[in-house]
Parts: sequence; C-alpha cells; structure tokens
Amino acid sequence: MMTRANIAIDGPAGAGKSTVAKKLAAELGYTYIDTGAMYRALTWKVLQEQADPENESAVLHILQQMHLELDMKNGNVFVTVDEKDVTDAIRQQDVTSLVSFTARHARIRSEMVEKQKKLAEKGGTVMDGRDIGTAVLPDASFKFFLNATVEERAKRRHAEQLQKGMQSDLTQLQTEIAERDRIDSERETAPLKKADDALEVDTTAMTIDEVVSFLLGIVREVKRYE
Ligand SMILES: Nc1ncnc2c1ncn2[C@@H]1O[C@H](COP(=O)(O)OP(=O)(O)OP(=O)(O)O)[C@@H](O)[C@H]1O
Ligand SMILES: Nc1ccn([C@@H]2O[C@H](COP(=O)(O)O)[C@@H](O)[C@H]2O)c(=O)n1
Repeated sequence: MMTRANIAIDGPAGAGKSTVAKKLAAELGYTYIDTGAMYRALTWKVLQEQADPENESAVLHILQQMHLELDMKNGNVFVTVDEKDVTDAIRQQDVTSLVSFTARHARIRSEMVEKQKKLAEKGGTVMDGRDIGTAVLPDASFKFFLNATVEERAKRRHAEQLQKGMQSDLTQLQTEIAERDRIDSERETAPLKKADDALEVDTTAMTIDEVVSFLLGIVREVKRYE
C-alpha cells in the first residue's frame, strides 16, 4: 500500500508550482498546501492595517493576532483572514508587489515555517513555495524545483490575466516577475533556492499535463519499490 509522503515543490514566480501541485495532490488523494497564499494573506492584512511591511515587529504582531485559514473547495484554494474571504484580494497587484517584503523577515518566516510544518505533520501533502525543500520539509520524500525561462513565465501569466478579462502588459509582467525573484533569492533567511537533493524540472517547453505526468511517474515508481 502507498504510504502518505510529503512532496515539496519550489521554484520561481509563475513556474507552474501551484497548478502542478494541485493536480498532483488530486491524483494522489493528498492535501495541497499553498504557502504563497499564507504570505499573501499576511501582506493583505498588513495593507489593511496600514502597517509598514519593512517593520518586522509590526508585521509579526499582525501575524500573531490574525486568524488565517486555507480550504480546498472544488479544486480551488479559498483563503480567509479573520473570517473574511480574501481569496481574490490576495492575488491583486497591491499584495503581489509587497509580498516579498513582508516575507523577507526572519521572525515572520520562523512563525510561518512552524505553521507549515504542522500542516504537513501527518504526511499526505503536496506543499508549494520557495523554501519547502530547504526549510519547511527538509525530509520530504520528494522534492521538485520547477523552473522555466522568465520570458515563458511572463507569457503564461499574461495569457492567464487576459483570459480572466484583466488588463495585462507583458513587458511589465516580466519585469515584476524578475524583480520578485531577485528579492526572494537575495533575502538572508531561507532564500528561493533549489534544495541540493531536489530534482529541477525545466518546464519551458512542457505542457501542464506533461509536467504532472512526469512528477507523478517519479512518485509512483519510487513508491512501488518501497
Ligand atoms: N507547463 C505549463 N505550460 C503552460 N502554462 C503553464 C504551465 N504551467 C503553468 N502554466 C500556467 O502558468 C500560470 C502560472 O502558473 P502558476 O500560478 O501555477 O505558477 P506558480 O509557480 O504557482 O506562480 P506563483 O509563484 O507566482 O504563485 C498559470 O496560468 C498556469 O495555468
Ligand atoms: N514558501 C514561500 C512561499 C511564498 N513566499 C513569498 O510569497 C510570495 C508570493 O508567493 P506566490 O507563490 O503566491 O507567488 C513569493 O514571491 C515570496 O516572496 C515565500 O517567501 N516563501
């Protein structure tokens, strides 16, 4: 019988982590945990409180006071903060452009990592983010680092926004994505980085289904021999 592993998926912005993690979790009957949504929800609350994202103590106080919940319904992640549905609000531009600043602080990351470890303690999770393989689940049974060129990642996000009827500027998106990756990679605590024992998958020329089948193949093959 398949034991319930934890699967870590990391990578830069727009590499397809959440899309692939969600599908992989559905195939395996595992729980999908979107850690980016947790940092986004905190950033939303920081904006609501008109606090300074650079002020670590102020941000920490907000994190310790707020009640954050992630739920999966019909294959989608729903996020509530203090019982308010912020699922759409946390994807807006104001949150996206500030999230890497709130996520930079060591004490914020330490609290978040504790929460994320707890969510995965029973196994059977697919968790995506930037530090899952390196800091949150260093003992995960499977670690994948999804990547794609910044041009391709911007193109994918551009297509998604147009499809949702949103305004989108491809050049601006590419600049924003590259800048977010830079801040995430240069922070001192648990920067965006491939874990030494993670498998890097360049998805630039792969479809979503090809990526999912590739990862699923590895998980099923390894589990067959356990
Ligand atoms: N292999 C792929 N081929 C084409 N489009 C893809 C592929 N993977 C993901 N996408 C699309 O790219 C967009 C970004 O994917 P997704 O939101 O999963 O990325 P992410 O890594 O979770 O991003 P972020 O870290 O910014 O939240 C989505 O519109 C998704 O449908
Ligand atoms: N494990 C993580 C996950 C996310 N972050 C920060 O949150 C930002 C938003 O993440 P998305 O996946 O929703 O785009 C991301 O740019 C990081 O700043 C993180 O630090 N660690």
